Amino acid sequence: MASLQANNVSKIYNSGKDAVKALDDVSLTIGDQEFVSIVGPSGCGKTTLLRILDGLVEPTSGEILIDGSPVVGSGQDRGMVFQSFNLFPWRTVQENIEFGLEARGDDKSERAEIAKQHIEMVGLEGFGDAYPHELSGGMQQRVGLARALAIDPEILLMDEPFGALDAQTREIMQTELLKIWGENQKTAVFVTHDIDEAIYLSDRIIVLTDRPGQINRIEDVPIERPRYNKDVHAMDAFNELHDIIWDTLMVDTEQMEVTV
Ligand SMILES: Nc1ncnc2c1ncn2[C@@H]1O[C@H](COP(=O)(O)OP(=O)(O)OP(=O)(O)O)[C@@H](O)[C@H]1O
Repeated sequence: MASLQANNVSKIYNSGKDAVKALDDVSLTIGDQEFVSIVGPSGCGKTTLLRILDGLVEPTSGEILIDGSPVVGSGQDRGMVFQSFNLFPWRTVQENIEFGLEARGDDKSERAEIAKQHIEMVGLEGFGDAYPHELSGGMQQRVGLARALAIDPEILLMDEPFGALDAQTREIMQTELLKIWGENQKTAVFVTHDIDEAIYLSDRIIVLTDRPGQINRIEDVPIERPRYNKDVHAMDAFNELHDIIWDTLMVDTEQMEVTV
């Protein structure tokens, strides 16, 4: 079980000359095994929200609950993984994947076995001994995904994991993520700028909007059809969803950086 709840979460950054209000009174619930995407214009606070959910950033006010209990300390202790593609350059693919397993105390043979399975899972057989600089960007992203999944997190948090990929690799990775997800079914929160990607991947989309001086508005858009259905018969439903999300964003934002 792993549900995630944010109650009246606000964040003010005081690091620079001026205080920046990044999040204002955001409340949301993500159910156990739900795959939720968060979309919204640049700067509306998506990354801040994700980092607060993970315990990496302290909210100025409000609270985060996992399965109804307040999060104390880092989310990692609570079965959460924040996916990152920043691989250790001096470690091989296998050693990168083993890193989190080592931290949780798995012995050498367990680590090697789990790493091997996950290298295969993301289609990188034969690359276990390669170093990150020997891999393409897309392959490095696969390693990042394998590293996150190897720990078998209850909740996976992803911040634009496919943002830097070319269209073809992106589509391969989206399909791979859904396949892996179908087999493992854990709770996932996925931040993206890409409405289409959000519709393909998630059970529900949270549209986070932002108007200067006003509170964040949250709009829930459930996806009522099988995920990643590019079938032509689903196109009407797809377009309708796209319009709903687009309209929600348009109402609140004059300038957007949302990829469509
Ligand atoms: N460490 C920080 N110190 C000061 N201000 C910050 C910090 N991190 C984020 N901000 C500000 O908080 C606001 C929200 O930023 P955040 O990165 O959460 O938004 P975002 O929706 O993820 O943006 P993007 O889509 O461009 O990644 C922005 O105005 C940003 O400049």
